[in-house]
Order: sequence, then structure tokens, then C-alpha cells
Amino acid sequence: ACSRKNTRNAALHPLWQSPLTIPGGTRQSPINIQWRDSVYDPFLKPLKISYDPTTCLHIWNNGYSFLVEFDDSADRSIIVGGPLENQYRLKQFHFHWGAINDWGSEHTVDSKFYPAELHLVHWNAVDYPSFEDAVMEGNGLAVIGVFLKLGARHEGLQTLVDALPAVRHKDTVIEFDEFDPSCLIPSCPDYWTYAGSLTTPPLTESVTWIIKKKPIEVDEDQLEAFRMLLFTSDGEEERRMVDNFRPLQPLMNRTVRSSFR
Ligand SMILES: Cc1ccnc(S(N)(=O)=O)n1
Ligand SMILES: [Zn+2]
Repeated sequence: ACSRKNTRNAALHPLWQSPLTIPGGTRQSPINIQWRDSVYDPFLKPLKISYDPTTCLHIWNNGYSFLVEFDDSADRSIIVGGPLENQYRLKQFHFHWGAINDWGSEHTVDSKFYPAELHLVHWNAVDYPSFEDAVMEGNGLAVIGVFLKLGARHEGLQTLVDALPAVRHKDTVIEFDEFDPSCLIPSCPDYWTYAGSLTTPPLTESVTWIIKKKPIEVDEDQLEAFRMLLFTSDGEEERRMVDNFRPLQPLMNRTVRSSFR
């Protein structure tokens, strides 16, 4: 008998006991980015990233991923330009990854999965009074997606990896300061952008996605450090935090634009 290709079994994943699809959803994420179908838009500006490392607060295992959260009470860590009408404030960043290196990213490029994907979540504090309000608005959020590929050790990521054992269990938190997440973003300016949604509940259609074309390199030990985290709280039967990605969603009536030819 032929061996069944190792397929991702996201449907049974604890993360997705909630509806896999949103009734009436027309701009859900993640999606496959078909490079040849993306449309170069010469009017797209370069994305300008200005993060203040002292706004970094803590790392928190929320039972889905681990989040690095920032003080977003003022415009101290912001992005502007790119496809965005105004500036957006950094709220948190987190990752999605697989049990093995064959998959783990949420978006794919020409149907290729990366072993992990970084999301830097920003909100539109110009138009909305809080993150919670912005989450409900079509132009409320901007998320930068960065693919992680297996390669050289990433020194900037290592400071984060060294802290992970302290947040192994769900609902644990550790103070984390003086971290500049721009060290996790490739210097190559090229990106794709499209109108989408959050990929974990509440799955609201409020995200302008900015997906960097170039991945960053991380090594096997660093990916393994993600995989030793737990979905479960201390005292519960341990379930390793892996495969915390949402299945691909239909493109429907959307065009993915590229900032590069
Ligand atoms: C803040 C937040 C909530 C839910 N989902 C996401 S994500 N994975 O779309 O970036 N971010
Ligand atoms: Zn995410």
C-alpha cells in the first residue's frame, strides 16, 4: 500500500473546535499567495517601521501561542506607509508553527509551507480609541507576516527562545524588556499585501496583511524550543503546543498586490 503522505490534521486540532469557516466570510485568512497571480502596484510605498524597544512588556503563553506584548498607550512603536492610510501601533507579536519542519506557517507561497510564521499585530489608533474597537473595523488592524525557514541560528530570536522555558504552561507570563522586534524582519523591502482577517478567534475581517517576501532563517534548536511549549496549564495532562495554524481559506474576490516587480 502506498504510504499516506504526512498530512496536517488541523481539522481535529483543539485550536479549531470553533467554526473552521465564518458564515458569510468574504475576506478570511490565511491564504495561498500564488506569486504569478499577484499584481505589482507601483503606488505601494515602502513600509516604515519604527519600534521603541523600551515598549516591550512581557511574554505570555495564552494557550494558543506565545505573545510578546508591548505598551501601546502612545505612538512609540509604529508602522506607517506600505499599503496603509495612516500609522498603526504595535500591540504584540506571536508565531505559528508545526510539529515538524514540513509545515507550520499559516500563509503559503505557491502552495509551499514554511516551518513557522511570525505575526506582528498593529492597530489603527488614529481612527479608533482601543485595540478592541479596531479589531471590529475593516481598516482596524495591520499584521506583518514573516516566514521562518530552517537555516542559520537567529541571534535576535535567541534572546526570546531563552525565555520560553519560563512560559511553558498556558497562562504563564514572564517580564521581557528591551527587545526590538525589527531584528526579526528581513531587510529586503519586498512584500505582498491583501485584505484579510484574524486567523484565530474572533476571526474578524479587520486585517490589512503585509507578508514579507523574504523569510528569516532560524535553526532546528530554535524551532524545537517553540515545540516544547504546552497548550495545557500546569497540572493538566501535557499537550505540546504544535500545529497552531489555521487551514488555508478561499481567496474569493480578492487580489494580492506586490510591492515589487
Ligand atoms: C491579535 C490577534 C488575535 C487573533 N489572531 C491574530 S493573527 N494570528 O491573525 O495575527 N492576532
Ligand atoms: Zn497569528
